[in-house]
This record gives sequence, C-alpha cells and structure tokens, in this order.
Amino acid sequence: MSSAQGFLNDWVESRVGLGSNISNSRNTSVSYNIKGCWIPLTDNGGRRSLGSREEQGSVRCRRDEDRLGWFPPHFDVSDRMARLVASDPVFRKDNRAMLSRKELFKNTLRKAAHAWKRIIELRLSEEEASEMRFYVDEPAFTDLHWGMFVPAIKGQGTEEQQQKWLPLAYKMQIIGCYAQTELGHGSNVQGLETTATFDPESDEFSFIWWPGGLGKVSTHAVVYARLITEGQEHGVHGFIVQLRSLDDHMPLPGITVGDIGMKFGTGAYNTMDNGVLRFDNVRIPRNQMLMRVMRVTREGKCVQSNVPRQLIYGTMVYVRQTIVSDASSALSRAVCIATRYSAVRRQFGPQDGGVETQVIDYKTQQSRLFPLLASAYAFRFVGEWLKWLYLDVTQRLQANDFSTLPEAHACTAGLKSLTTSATADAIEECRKLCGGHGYLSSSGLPELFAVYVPACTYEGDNVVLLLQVARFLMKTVSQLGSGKKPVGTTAYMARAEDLLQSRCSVQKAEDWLKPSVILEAFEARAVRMCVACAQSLSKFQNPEEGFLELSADLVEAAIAHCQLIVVSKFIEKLQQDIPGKGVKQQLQILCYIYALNLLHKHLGDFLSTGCITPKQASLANDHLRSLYSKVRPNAIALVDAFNYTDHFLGSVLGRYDGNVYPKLYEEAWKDPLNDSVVPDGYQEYIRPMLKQQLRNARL
Ligand SMILES: CC/C=C\C/C=C\C/C=C\C/C=C\C/C=C\C/C=C\CC/C=C/C(=O)SCCNC(=O)CCNC(=O)[C@H](O)C(C)(C)COP(=O)(O)OP(=O)(O)OC[C@H]1O[C@@H](n2cnc3c(N)ncnc32)[C@H](O)[C@@H]1OP(=O)(O)O
Ligand SMILES: Cc1cc2nc3c(=O)[nH]c(=O)nc-3n(C[C@H](O)[C@H](O)[C@H](O)COP(=O)(O)OP(=O)(O)OC[C@H]3O[C@@H](n4cnc5c(N)ncnc54)[C@H](O)[C@@H]3O)c2cc1C
Repeated sequence: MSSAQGFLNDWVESRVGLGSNISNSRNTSVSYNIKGCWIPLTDNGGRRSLGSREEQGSVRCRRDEDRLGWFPPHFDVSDRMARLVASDPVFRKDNRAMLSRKELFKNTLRKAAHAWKRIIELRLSEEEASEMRFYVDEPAFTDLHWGMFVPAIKGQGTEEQQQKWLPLAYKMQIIGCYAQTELGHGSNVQGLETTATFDPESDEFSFIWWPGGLGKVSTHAVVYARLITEGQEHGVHGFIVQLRSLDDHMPLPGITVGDIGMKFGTGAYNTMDNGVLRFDNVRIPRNQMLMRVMRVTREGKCVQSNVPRQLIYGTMVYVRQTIVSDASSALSRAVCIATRYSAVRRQFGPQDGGVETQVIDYKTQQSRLFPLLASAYAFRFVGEWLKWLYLDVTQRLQANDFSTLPEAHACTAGLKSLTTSATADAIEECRKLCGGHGYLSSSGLPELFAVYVPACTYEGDNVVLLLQVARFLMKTVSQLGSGKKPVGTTAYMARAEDLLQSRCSVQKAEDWLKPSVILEAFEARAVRMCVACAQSLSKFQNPEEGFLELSADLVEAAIAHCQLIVVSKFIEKLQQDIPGKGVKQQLQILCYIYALNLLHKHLGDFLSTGCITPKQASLANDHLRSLYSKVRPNAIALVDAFNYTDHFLGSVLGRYDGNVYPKLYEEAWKDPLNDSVVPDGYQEYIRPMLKQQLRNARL
C-alpha cells in the first residue's frame, strides 16, 4: 500500500498546494494572499466582504502565472479547465430549474457537442477532457459513454474486440451506454431476466431487455444478459448491441427505446436521458458478446478463460472508485458555499447595538459545519488512495494476478457507499446551515442535492454494497485461525486477539491527539463488531439465513470498517511531507475533527464494545470542541483551497467576494414571475375574488 503515498503527495502539492497561497502566515493562523498583500484570515477576510454587507468590488484570489509553474500538473490542469469553462459563453449556467425538459435536454446536447469540439480543437488530453467535463457540471450521456461503455469494452472485451470497437468509441463515431438494470432487477444482477440465446444456425443472439440507460442519444449499448447456449445457462455477460441507425438515428428493427421520464428535482439529473429499451428478437453477431471472461465458439460451446467471472462486474468497480472522488468534490462544493455564507451571515449578538455575530462563530454552527469540511478533505485523500488501489489491481489483473480483486471490490463498494451517503446528508445539512436562503435555488444547494442524491442508489444501492463488504469481512474473520494472514485494509485483523482485549489509554483530553490512540480505538471497534457478528452467525445452522437475520448488524460492522479506512488514510497522509507553512497543522486538526466527530456520532459502538469508557468519550468531546476554535480562523482559506470558480459553484451565497445580499436581490428580479408587475391570472382569479369579498362586505 505504500505507493499510495505517491498519489496522496500529488494531491497535497496540487490542492493544499493552494496551500502555497495559505502558507505565508504572519502569525499562527493561516494567511491568504488577496490583491498582493498577505492578510491573516482570522476573521472575515478583511477586504473580502465575507462578513460585511457592503459591496467590496470583485476581489480575486491571486494566482500568478509564475506560481502556476510551481503547481504539479493536476492543479494546473484543473485550474486551466475551470477558467476555460467559466469564460466560455456556451457553458454559461442556465437557470436549469426554469427550463422545460426539452430545453434542458437540448442545452445539454449543445454543451456536450461544444465540449467535444473544444476537446478536439485544443487537442486536450484525457485528463484535461475529464476536468472539462467536471467543470461543465451537467450530467450528460458523455458520462456514460466515457465512464461505462468504454471501460466495459476495455475491461471485458478481448484484444480483437477492443481493436474493433474502441477506435469508433474514442472518436465518438458511436455513442454507447451501459444497459444493465431492468424494470424488475437492479441490485440482483444474476437475476436479470434478459436472455441472450445463441442460435448456431445463424451465428446470432436474440434479446429481451428493459434497461436503465440512455433513452435518446446512444447508438450502442453494452447490454447485460444471461447467456443461453445449447439450452444451458452460463451466467450474465455483456453484449455490444447497436440500438440506432448511424444514418438517421432511428431505432433498429426490434428495438423500442425512449426516455423514462422526469426524475427527482427540477433541472438536476433531468439533463440525462435515462431510458427504457425493449428488445423483440433482436439479433446480433456472436462476436459482439464481450468474451474476455468466457468465449462462445462458432458451434455454441462455452470456453471459460483463466480470468475470474467477477470481472464481468469490473466496470462497476471502476465507476465506484471514481464516485468516491466525486463525493469529495460535491461535498467540498456544498461546504464552500455554507462556510463562506456563514462568515457573511450575522444574527443576534451584543445587546448594546454593536455588530451582530457572524453565524460561523456559533459553536453549534461550527460543530455542524467543520466536521463536513474535514470530511471533504478526508474523502479527497481516500479517493486518491482508492485510485491507486484500482490502478494496482488493474495492473495485477493484466499479469493474471487476481488475488487483490476481492479487496478492491470490498473497498470500492464500501467507500462508495460510505462517502455518497455522508455527502448526500452533508449537502442537506449545508442547506440548513444557510438558513432560509439555503432553500432558494440561487443558493445552488437544492439542485446540488437533487443531482447528487441518486449516487446513493446508482452503481449499487448503498446498503446492498455494505452487505458485500460485510461478506468480505466475515470471510476474513473466518479465516483468522487458518494461518491465512489478512492483508491490505484488513491487516489490522491479524491483531484481533490484542484488539479484543485492548484498553484505550486516554487519560486527559490531549491524549486524543495521538494518531496511534485514535487508530487503535477505530481498529478495536471494527474488530469487535466484526467478531461479534461472526459469533452470532456461527449460531445459525444455515449461514445464509443467519446473514439475512443479522444483516442490520453486519451493515454497522461494515460501516465501522470503512470509517477506519478513511481515518487511517487521512493519518497516513499526514505522515508525509506536506509543503506550505501551517498547512500540515491545519490538516492535522481536520483529521482529528473527522475522527473524533465520528467517534462522537457512533459513541454507542465504542461504548458497547468496551473500546473506550464514558469518561474517555467525554474527554474526546471536550477536545473536539477545542479543535473547532482552531479551524475557525482558517475556515475561509480552507474552502478557498478547493479553488472553485463562482461559475462552477453557481451559488449566490457562496460567492468568492461575499457580496451576497445585493446579488440575492438582483437574482430575485430575474425570476419570470417578476416579468410583469401584475401577474398573469390576476384578471381571471384574483380580481373576481377581491370583488366578491367587496360585495360580501357591502351586504
Ligand atoms: C464533455 C466531456 C467529454 C469527455 C469527457 C471525458 C471523460 C469523462 C470521463 C468519465 C466520466 C467518469 C465517470 C462517471 C461515470 C458514471 C457515473 C455517473 C453516473 C452513474 C450512472 C449509473 C450507472 C449504474 O447504476 S449501472 C448499474 C449498476 N448496478 C449495480 O451496481 C448493481 C449492484 N449489484 C451488484 O453489484 C451485484 O449483483 C452484487 C450485489 C455484488 C451481488 O452479486 P452476485 O449476485 O454475483 O452475488 P454474490 O454476492 O454471491 O457475489 C459473487 C462473488 O462475486 C464477488 N463480487 C461481487 N461484485 C463484485 C465486483 N464488482 N467485483 C469483484 N467481485 C465481485 C463477491 O464478493 C462474491 O465473491 P465470493 O464468491 O468470493 O464471495
Ligand atoms: C439516476 C440513476 C441513473 C442510473 N443509471 C443507470 C445506468 O446507466 N445503467 C444501468 O444499468 N442502471 C442504472 N441505474 C440503475 C441503478 O444501478 C439501480 O437502480 C441500482 O443498482 C439499485 O438497484 P434497484 O433499483 O434494483 O434497487 P433495489 O435492489 O430494488 O433496492 C430497493 C431497496 O431494497 C433494498 N435491498 C435490495 N436488496 C437487498 C438485500 N439483498 N438485502 C437488504 N436490502 C436489500 C435496498 O437497500 C433498497 O432499500 C441508474 C439509477 C439511477 C437512480
């Protein structure tokens, strides 16, 4: 796992490297360079109107070109793409909530086509294109094409199949989607009802299918179906199926395809054409089954390769890994909005008529906000680590080493579940942290929530995924006595005997500042919960029955294990060199906040397993409170470090210059209801009502 450090390092240098901006402190607090002078962000950022209602002009973060050279590629690429998108009128943010579905969708097509044009014109690399997609900030068919269709062919296709299909897909001469889910089956992939029956007479397959996928754009799909040859079933496999004509985009014979209709929220994920697809005896050539895992011969015989069957699920492992990094982005975006606004917003305060208190100074606000800020950083680090794990497993697979696949599956499934659930909850919390104005569309938070929340369901329902982690953990525990040493993220289980007995050494609040103490508490909690589940399971005659009965406890154990991974990767990160004066200390504080807040929220686990005493829990809470005061002076710098443009944030409350109130007022007048002073419908409904009341009053 040590090479994870390389990735983590990249991140720190590039993002916290922003840190170079927040490094020149004059005093103990982190500073931020605004208009060329270094000022400590101890309060409201001085020149920026965070904390003031007056317009302060457009103060910009200084990012000198010569400084950019210092940043490693990722930051540079990301920053360049953010600016490119923000300055291009085609990518302007429409008020998506106001658009009809057709307008919304057509706008998405326009932006995607323009993005592709720019990618070609500017000869953007894959990394640059991917950053561009991120900043365009609109779910589109291209996500599925690049994110699932292409990876499915790469991961499950033979060399020959890749050579045939990938060039077409790379040039977007075909557009593909990932058609796996049916009306009746999503989580249960082996239960799919779509069948692909091999017909040796004609060398073709036939399908019946009902997927979630792309309803209006894709010309092709990788369709998952149960393979049947010679009257026998051979499990689920992927098949490349052409859906629409490449000449006029009409569905091919036997194919019924369309959009499944409006989804949650206005705007939001409705830019995506999730679709319905029905096959009626559609025939495709035999060699369009992705055959890396299993080959079907001309005679209809199945030949298993040495690659494990689970590779059929490989695309999901890949996407789940990307979803973890995306969680950090969505969370950091919401936290950036809520933190900046909390510094602007004032309520209550001195009775003598002095200025009211910035809401960010209330301990309750800090105790809700700062753990979310810490989580955004934590998810970023664990996302980078997971990227490394995924690359590592991919390289091993290429060398026919399948040993780390189960762990990669458990980690991607578990961390996808943990981070998306936490992020969805956090976005909603950020909305509440912004009070009434958070409920306005112009805060950017309602749409962010609506667009984000399906991440808890797609790519695997979060509970179903945690149950996969629990299976992996139960297997690991059951092998503990067998001499098979647990490795990677379960290595701590090798010390199960010690961890079952260990006593937390904390005696005073500061003792909670030792990473080893925190780690041991989280390890002991996870091991104890896993072992307790394994013991309960062993009482069942039928293990599957036991697994169903105990599933709620198993999910809790899986969460404990996944939280341990996040905490341990954060701690690992801090063992490295981190450039920028004061940056490491800030990250350390965030790491403690992340861990101690989890401990506080899951106190029941820690106490009931005897990992810590009530007194130690109370000391942890005391310490947590004191850490909030240390984050407060640097909170704005820590969210500025995400380097989000106002265009990307799309939030009046999260504006960089803090000029919230005049802009809220300005934004209100843009609403179509304000196009006329007297509303449509006045004559028809309001006036007669008023007149009626007048007549009644006279009576
Ligand atoms: C403008 C810009 C232009 C260009 C842009 C450029 C670039 C853009 C690039 C990219 C964009 C990137 C990313 C974004 C892409 C997409 C994200 C956005 C939207 C997402 C859309 C959503 C898509 C979907 O939802 S697709 C459908 C997903 N479906 C699921 O997730 C189903 C969930 N169910 C399952 O996974 C499985 O069925 C199961 C729950 C795991 C159960 O499996 P099974 O029935 O087989 O049962 P078992 O439990 O017995 O398992 C058997 C065995 O297998 C192991 N296992 C299971 N899963 C896996 C796996 N995935 N990998 C490895 N191993 C696995 C399991 O542990 C068991 O092992 P053992 O036998 O050893 O115990
Ligand atoms: C916005 C969006 C985009 C999508 N895009 C695609 C796509 O591009 N391609 C594609 O193929 N699919 C796509 N999907 C489908 C998605 O992958 C599935 O909806 C998802 O995998 C969940 O499966 P399900 O709908 O069958 O949920 P279900 O399994 O029916 O879940 C319903 C409830 O049952 C519970 N449950 C289910 N099984 C168990 C169990 N074994 N134990 C305990 N509880 C259980 C779940 O926790 C959940 O609470 C998309 C979905 C959405 C929302």
